Amino acid sequence: MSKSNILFIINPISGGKNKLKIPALIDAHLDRSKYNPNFSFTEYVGHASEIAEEAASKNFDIIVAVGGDGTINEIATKVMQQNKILGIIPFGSGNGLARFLKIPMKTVAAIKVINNCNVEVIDTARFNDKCFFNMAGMGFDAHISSVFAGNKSRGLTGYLKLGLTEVLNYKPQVYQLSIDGVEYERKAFVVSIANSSQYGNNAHIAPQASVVDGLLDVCVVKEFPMYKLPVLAYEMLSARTDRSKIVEIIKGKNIKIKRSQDDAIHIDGEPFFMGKELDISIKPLSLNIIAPNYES
Ligand SMILES: Nc1ncnc2c1ncn2[C@@H]1O[C@H](COP(=O)(O)OP(=O)(O)OP(=O)(O)O)[C@@H](O)[C@H]1O
Repeated sequence: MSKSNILFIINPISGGKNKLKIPALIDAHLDRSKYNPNFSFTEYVGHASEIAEEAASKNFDIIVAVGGDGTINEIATKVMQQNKILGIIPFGSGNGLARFLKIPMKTVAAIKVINNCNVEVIDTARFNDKCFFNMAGMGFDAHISSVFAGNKSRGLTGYLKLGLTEVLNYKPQVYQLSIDGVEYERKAFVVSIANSSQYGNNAHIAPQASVVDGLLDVCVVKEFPMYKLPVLAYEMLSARTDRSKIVEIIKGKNIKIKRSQDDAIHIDGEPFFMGKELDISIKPLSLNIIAPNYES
């Protein structure tokens, strides 16, 4: 059997962890009878996308994102366009998609998953002109990811500190939602569009979401008094928001959202600024990805 050319694209800043020793660790544990490995470190925002585009259009069969959901987003967009295969070694702050797919958080165990090379095909989604793979949205979570992007301290603690400071000042917005042609008006603290069930760190906003069902879960976090924040946190961490009084979840394929002003959105946790009208849709079974056989 011929060996596959595999490229590991390493984001040196994701998750706030040093990754200088990662190529040596991968070298030590990767199955050399299956793979010819190469390594690249990203140097700026958007660099992973450039490296992945070049590699996917050439002779690389598998491109592995060594980072979090933002790094995965840049790489998976190009992997999908060229119908290649994505791998993940989780090294983010939240690792939402990796956790959902049951890819181990420990690096050596994640390399073993790559050695097993079980390829699943999963849904992806479009958000106006961008792709997303795990979660996108607007409201407080988009606001927080735009503030977090300008913040030097990454990792979970940095996220929590910022969240607590910002949450007290954030005002809910009114959204007009059209989900597969049915209209809703909702005043919401957050509107999240979920492909997988979680933001990361096992915070499940859409416990019933699946990446193979051809559907997105629109999660509306309604206005709630701040003393109920621990209730919402408990519901997310115990994957019970589908029974919550604070969260409403509506499944659909084609989602149009209107809001009163141009504002922040986030795509897989990375902040962008978009207009009042947002158009989101599912692309069923469109990305090849190495993952444990998580259904069994
Ligand atoms: N060398 C670099 N310097 C600065 N930013 C970079 C560099 N390489 C990549 N980036 C950017 O880092 C951002 C964060 O990456 P990523 O989302 O993978 O990590 P994270 O936010 O810590 O994890 P998660 O999304 O799982 O919470 C991405 O927007 C990516 O474009």
